[in-house]
Amino acid sequence: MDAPYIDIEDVNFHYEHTSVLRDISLIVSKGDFLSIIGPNGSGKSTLIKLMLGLLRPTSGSVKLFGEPAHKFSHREWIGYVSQKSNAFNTSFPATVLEVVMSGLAKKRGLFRKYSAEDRHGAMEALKAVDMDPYASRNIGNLSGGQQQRVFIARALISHPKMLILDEPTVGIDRQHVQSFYDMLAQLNRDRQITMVLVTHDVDTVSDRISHVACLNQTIHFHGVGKEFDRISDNQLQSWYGHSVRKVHHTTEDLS
Ligand SMILES: Nc1ncnc2c1ncn2[C@@H]1O[C@H](COP(=O)(O)OP(=O)(O)OP(=O)(O)O)[C@@H](O)[C@H]1O
Repeated sequence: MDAPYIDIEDVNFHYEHTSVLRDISLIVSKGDFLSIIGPNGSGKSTLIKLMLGLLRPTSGSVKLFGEPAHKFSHREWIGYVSQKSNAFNTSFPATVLEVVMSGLAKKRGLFRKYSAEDRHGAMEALKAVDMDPYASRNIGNLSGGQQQRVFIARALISHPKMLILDEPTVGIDRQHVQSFYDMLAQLNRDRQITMVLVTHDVDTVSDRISHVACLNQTIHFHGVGKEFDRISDNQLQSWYGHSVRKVHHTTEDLS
């Protein structure tokens, strides 16, 4: 049997003397589509850094595909799309296709010329996120949501097994959030890409995800989407310390 893609066991994490995460245990298995939701300052970015092996836990263990995360040797298996990816202004001098091909730089070196095969791979990745008609456009002229799709294509070009997305719906209009989730669900289903996304916005949780984890220093809830639906707004409020209201985005929203 495959090792879990992410296996976090009894993790505690402190910055200096400040405890940020406590008693975290979380498993992400092949094929999951997990959304980790938590308010600002709840430890989401810290948890992502632990998952990527960029930070080491104060206690407990973090494994990626069965290997200790900080020693993990198959970086290309994981595509990471950071929160600040979609922040290009209109004067940034790169086309969408160039941005996607830059995802190969890690593997091939920054100054190598791109081949016809690289261009083909980039077009395929753009097709997967429905952005191929924009290939020759300047990245800075796209909307936040379109830029976010391009950055997902940039991660897809190296054929990852798992995508980790930090606040992917920031900068996307509310009415486009569901089609964005549909696109992620399609990658999850058709390309078998395991998805982990982190968001502060309970409103953007979609019926497309398979699992939800509620984080605020510790994990208050981890379960399948249907169980999350049954959690009351009052319960969420007690975990997050402020008013929370779940708004569900379903495919019916589009009709
Ligand atoms: N390098 C650091 N040194 C000390 N404290 C830090 C450091 N990075 C983050 N923190 C603190 O750790 C806590 C969790 O921060 P983190 O960035 O992980 O939360 P977050 O949920 O991602 O927040 P946001 O949604 O605002 O980005 C915060 O109180 C933050 O101030």
